Amino acid sequence: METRFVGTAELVEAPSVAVVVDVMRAFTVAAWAFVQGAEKIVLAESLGDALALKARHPDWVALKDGPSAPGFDMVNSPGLLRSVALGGRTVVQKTTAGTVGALAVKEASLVLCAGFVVAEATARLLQTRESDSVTFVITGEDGQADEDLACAQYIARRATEARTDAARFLRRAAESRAAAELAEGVRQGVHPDDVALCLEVDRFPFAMVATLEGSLMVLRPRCGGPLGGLSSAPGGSG
Ligand SMILES: O=C(O)[C@H](CS(=O)(=O)O)OP(=O)(O)O
Ligand SMILES: [Mg+2]
Repeated sequence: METRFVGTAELVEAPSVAVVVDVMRAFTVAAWAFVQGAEKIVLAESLGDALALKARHPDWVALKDGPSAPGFDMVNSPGLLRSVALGGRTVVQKTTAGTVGALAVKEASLVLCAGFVVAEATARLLQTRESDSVTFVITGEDGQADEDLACAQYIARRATEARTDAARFLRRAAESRAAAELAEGVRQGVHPDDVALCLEVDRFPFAMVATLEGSLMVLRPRCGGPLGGLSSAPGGSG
């Protein structure tokens, strides 16, 4: 499997298979939203689009990164989200890095969104797919975010080698600028447990697949098995 690691801005054409990585915090949050019962996550192009979708669907849950803002129901924090019941709800998510990276590859034939919490399931799905080439989109810090790069490298390694020790990849993520900024209160909309929750490797048994549904890019969980026979909806909590 040939792998390349690129920042969102470096994408020139849609790759065939893309793994979009945002450890802190968009796709850790997305995974927790599914565990809390969300049916799907719509990735919004802009804050305005997120609010317009919420206006058309008042039962949807609008989520943004940074501080909370009028019209939004939640912020991009796994620590805050893990106590919110989302049974059957649709979440609309707009963040600075993660959702932008996923939307940048919406024409790819397979788009997986990932963080450490779904690393193993993501690697397994890549193995099942037997892709010749996989593009990892490093969403943070113009493609330089070490927590995202470490996670992407771990998933790539895990997809080709059965035994891969996550420890050194997790250490890099723990020492990243994002982790420091979350811990030091530089970033807003933060719970004290956020960094630890973002570093829980393989916490959840599902991968997350984004597909175009009409004009919307929609993220859904996918559990185990060969690609053709994957089931969705992890269900349950925590
Ligand atoms: O919520 C986050 O951690 C970041 C935004 S910021 O860097 O805190 O402003 O968004 P994400 O897209 O999840 O990296
Ligand atoms: Mg990030």
